[in-house]
Amino acid sequence: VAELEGLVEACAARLDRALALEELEAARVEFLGRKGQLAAVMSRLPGLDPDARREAGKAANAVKERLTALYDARLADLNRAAMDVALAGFDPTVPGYAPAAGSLHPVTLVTAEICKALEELGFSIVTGPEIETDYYNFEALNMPPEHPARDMQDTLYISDSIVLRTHTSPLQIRTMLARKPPVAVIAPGKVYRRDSDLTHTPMFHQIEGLLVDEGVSMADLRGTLTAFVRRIFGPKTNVRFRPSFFPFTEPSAEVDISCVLCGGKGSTAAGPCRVCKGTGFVEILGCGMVDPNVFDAVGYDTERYTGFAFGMGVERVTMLKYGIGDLRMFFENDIRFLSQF
Ligand SMILES: CNC(=O)COc1cccc(Nc2cc(Cl)ccn2)c1
Repeated sequence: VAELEGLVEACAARLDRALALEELEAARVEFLGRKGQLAAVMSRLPGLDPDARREAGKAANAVKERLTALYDARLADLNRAAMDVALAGFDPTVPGYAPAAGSLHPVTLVTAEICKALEELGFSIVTGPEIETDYYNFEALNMPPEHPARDMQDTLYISDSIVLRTHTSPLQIRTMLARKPPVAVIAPGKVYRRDSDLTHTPMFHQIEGLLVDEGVSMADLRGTLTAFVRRIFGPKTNVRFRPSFFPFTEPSAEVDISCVLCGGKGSTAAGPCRVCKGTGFVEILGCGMVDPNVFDAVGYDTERYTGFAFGMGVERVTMLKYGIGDLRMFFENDIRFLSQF
């Protein structure tokens, strides 16, 4: 029993000298390990007479608890000391690092903004295939087989009768074939042209709108598009309708808005406005009253229903809205460009 008490003294002294976790672990093994000093004393118990063995056993267990308690306390001290060192330079009031947030592509943002504005005007979104038959892409849109708009210079043909859609109008045809009037839909999506230069890319985005009902007039077209353009470019935007032509609408018009850069003056301090080339207006979309031939193609009664339709290029609207000078920036994935939106 005296030997056991001596262990407690020796172990306590050894633990106090242990300044690092490794030293502490060595002390634990030395005293409490399987081959440690306490185990050595306990291994001599069987050689004692029963009374002595019982007393020594009780003392040994008490010493084991004592040594373990001393070890646990020392371990807690060393861990706390380590934590104090770690926290010494830590200031919890310093603001954390904001995780790098991504950003949506400007074309995605403007598509969503245009769709939201038109949904608020009563239109709903339709989607469909990007690879189309020439029937849906041309014929049903009043462009019969020999029509110049079909030729190879502008269209990417997959086969004689399969094309990459050159606009999203085919979606409007498909919708009219699937629904009875009234129809009020918008068709956003990628379109493809066999064209590639500084101001044209083979793939770009368009959004088209279509309204078909009884008694739809050109006044409805003007009112709807004026309201739409002012939601995108601001309430003070001047809107101008100019006569134009599309095979699928009659009459047709193009809509100009007062120039986003010079506000319509046509010039800036630096001279003639480079955006509107001094005209004070920029073209934003094309539109018109749906040609009856198109309604014939989808089986709508042209005596009962009239409608208007419109279409715009999303990259063009985006470049005007954000003052982007080069179409190619949309496709270069330069993070310095993209992270501004
Ligand atoms: C970029 N797009 C433009 O400059 C002009 O787009 C336009 C103009 C006028 C009409 C349409 N779409 C259309 C669709 C059907 Cl189903 C019937 C008649 N028209 C698209």
